[in-house]
Amino acid sequence: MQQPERSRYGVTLLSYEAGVFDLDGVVTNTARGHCLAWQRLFDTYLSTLAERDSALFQAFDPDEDYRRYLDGKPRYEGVRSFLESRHVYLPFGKPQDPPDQETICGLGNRKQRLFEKLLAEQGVEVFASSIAFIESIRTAGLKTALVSSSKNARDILARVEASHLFDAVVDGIDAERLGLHGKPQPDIFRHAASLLATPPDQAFAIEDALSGVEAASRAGFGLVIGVDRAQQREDLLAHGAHIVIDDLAELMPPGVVQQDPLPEALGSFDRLVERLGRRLPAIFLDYDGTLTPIVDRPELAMLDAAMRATLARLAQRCTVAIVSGRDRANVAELVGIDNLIYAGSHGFDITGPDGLHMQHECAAEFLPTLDSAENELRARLADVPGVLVERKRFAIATHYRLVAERDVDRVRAAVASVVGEHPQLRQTGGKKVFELRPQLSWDKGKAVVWLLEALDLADDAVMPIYLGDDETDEDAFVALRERGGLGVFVGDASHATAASYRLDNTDAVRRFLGRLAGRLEGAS
Ligand SMILES: O=P(O)(O)OC[C@H]1O[C@H](O[C@H]2O[C@H](CO)[C@@H](O)[C@H](O)[C@H]2O)[C@H](O)[C@@H](O)[C@@H]1O
Repeated sequence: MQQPERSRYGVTLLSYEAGVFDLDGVVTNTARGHCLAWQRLFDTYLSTLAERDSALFQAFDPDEDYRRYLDGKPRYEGVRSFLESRHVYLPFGKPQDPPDQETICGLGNRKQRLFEKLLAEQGVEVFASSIAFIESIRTAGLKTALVSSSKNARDILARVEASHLFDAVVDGIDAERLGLHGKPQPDIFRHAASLLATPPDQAFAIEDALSGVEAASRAGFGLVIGVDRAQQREDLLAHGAHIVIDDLAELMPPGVVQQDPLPEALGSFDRLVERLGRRLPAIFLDYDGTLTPIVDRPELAMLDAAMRATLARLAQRCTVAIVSGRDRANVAELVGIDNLIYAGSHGFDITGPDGLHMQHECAAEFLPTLDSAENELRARLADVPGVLVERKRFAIATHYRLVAERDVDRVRAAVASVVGEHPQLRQTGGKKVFELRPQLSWDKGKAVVWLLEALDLADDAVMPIYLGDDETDEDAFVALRERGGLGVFVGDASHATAASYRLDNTDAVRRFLGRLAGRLEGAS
């Protein structure tokens, strides 16, 4: 299968197999009508409530309230999430509830009436640039699907005579029938990809809603393009968009598009906290390059006192785990805080408070192979000045940071030859390092997911956040993205990454963790 070509800064659209499009706000300008209908509904309802309870009336905000609580979400879910933001809790009721019933469904049905009235009065406007773009990628041979939380989607497509532009449609009616969760859950995007017989990572998605880019990102789409119709560029990026455009005309003719820089996590701290909401964070931290600057030799990477104090402070309020490529005992000693979780050898070896202990069930079988590979490497590299062979329990790092440029190929060749002779091992990369690890489907991402489940943190009350700087941390970013967690890349993120935010360096990491600790202290 052809892999979408991702150059360092650009992505070639036509190398994807398919494009999946949201309707309201992407293909048609109906988001405005939805917003107006919600505004009419809630202003009337909230003023009735204010009168009834002799409370202050606070009008519906068509910008903030719409984009945060309603845009892209299924009808009843939107009612629930907006009312909850105003501390109004209504019974769900039944979808058949009449529009004057004071239930979630009743209010949702009232909004539908208002929306239909607006459609009848104002008609539906299409974005001509979107239609032109969809036509052009279909001509180029890509498959297309439409996804929408709206139960009006098929009707609207028919009204604007655009049904023929899509090989598949998944709308709010399908979602209800098939029991698919609404955005920001990934279900309807995954279903659309399966109807197109295309793996999500071979497709791009185009969405204008925060819940929508998050859903596409969690579904694992190869490229998520946010359309900024509401001045929310940073928010779209933070919710999982790789690229943000103002209009699909910018994609014409379909070719290479530039990736946006990730939002900086300290600068976007308030937004990030808003996304956290009432959830408790669970913090996962890589060591080298994240908690300590990269230095010439592994043994010189010492944690400074300020970072140690920040970690200890944070660990008083939430789960903190160090997930490192280093040997577990070594990284635990370097960090030196008792009540943390330590995952070493890229997650093969884990310990933590209250007797938490896990060694990958098959890892021990690889010890003789690792011993033999280590001996081989040491023998072959004995005469290469500057090379360092670092043995961890379940991995071997061959460092070439101090090796002269002219000798690096010798190191590369020696590692390649040793891994060739030990097919039970696989080679991974990193910062000036070649690593050999057991040939098992296990990595930092799987270790983090294992930890979330083992610690009973795999639920909606917890938001996992992973900070890392290197190739092996991408596995964790991907795993968390699929679970609605957050990845924060440390360093210069000018390459494709599954993280949603970035921090410049370890100093910024310390300040970020400190602010998080401060917020949790304030919340208690
Ligand atoms: O997952 P991590 O905690 O980031 O560990 C990844 C590797 O980090 C170490 O090597 C890196 O940091 C060294 C010290 O700054 C640097 O000299 C080296 O070039 C980097 O690759 C560690 O020594 C390895 O075992 C880890 O796998």
